[in-house]
Amino acid sequence: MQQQQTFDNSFLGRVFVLLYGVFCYFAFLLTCAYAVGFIGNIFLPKSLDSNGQESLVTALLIDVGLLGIFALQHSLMARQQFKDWWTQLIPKPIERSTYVLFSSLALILVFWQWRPIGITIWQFDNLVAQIIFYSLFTLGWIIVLVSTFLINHFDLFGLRQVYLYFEEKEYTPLKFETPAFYQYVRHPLYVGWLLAIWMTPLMTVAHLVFALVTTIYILVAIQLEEKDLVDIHGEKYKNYRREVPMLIPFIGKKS
Ligand SMILES: C[S@@+](CC[C@H](N)C(=O)[O-])C[C@H]1O[C@@H](n2cnc3c(N)ncnc32)[C@H](O)[C@@H]1O
Repeated sequence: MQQQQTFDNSFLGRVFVLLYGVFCYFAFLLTCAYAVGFIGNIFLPKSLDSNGQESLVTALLIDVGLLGIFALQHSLMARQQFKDWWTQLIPKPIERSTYVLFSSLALILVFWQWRPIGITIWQFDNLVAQIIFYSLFTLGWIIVLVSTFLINHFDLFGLRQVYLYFEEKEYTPLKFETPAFYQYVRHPLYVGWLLAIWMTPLMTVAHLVFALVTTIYILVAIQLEEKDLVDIHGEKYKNYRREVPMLIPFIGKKS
């Protein structure tokens, strides 16, 4: 029989849980803000398209390894079997916040240890092209942010879970909903990510590696996520999958 970890549910215990959740949330927000600068080559001394210092092979191995660590952490910790095991060790109300915290740590490791390579694949210096690329890059991040609110921003980042625990209320899982963007594609948040990583006026080898590995990761993550969504929502999700394209509105592949 599974033993779920319970917390000290005194007022102080609940305050601690709430503060932990808020800390994890803000750590993730800061990491995301850094990601915008890192991917878009804005403000930061080292970003995806900086010049390389290392040999090409060493840099490629390190960069792919770092992305592998992130992919492993992000997918493994999201699996139900992992959560069932994990919540025997940590209390359930902080499971999502801890996932968010570990995701931030994995991303920080990527930013910290990333080896830029240089070597330009494409570069657009004229103003119109730059405006187009940066507008699509910005649009991508806006789509990511708005999509989190369309699902439930506070549940996605663990704040709802810790708040309900603080209030001594039972957690209720989110309903399956398809508002706004979700009427046109099943994975708008990932569409936003794809725009943010590919829409760059300067594409170097390291950026290309980042974009390719992330794209492959997103395509694999979609399969895992949809399997879970079918398990949870059954026919409702299967019908949705038949009617709404995965990533490209109107013309994209339905399932
Ligand atoms: C990072 S979000 C990405 C959501 C979606 N794949 C996208 O790209 O917009 C992952 C979480 O969203 C949930 N989710 C995905 N589609 C959903 C929907 N239509 N309604 C409610 N939750 C959804 C999944 O169960 C998962 O916990």
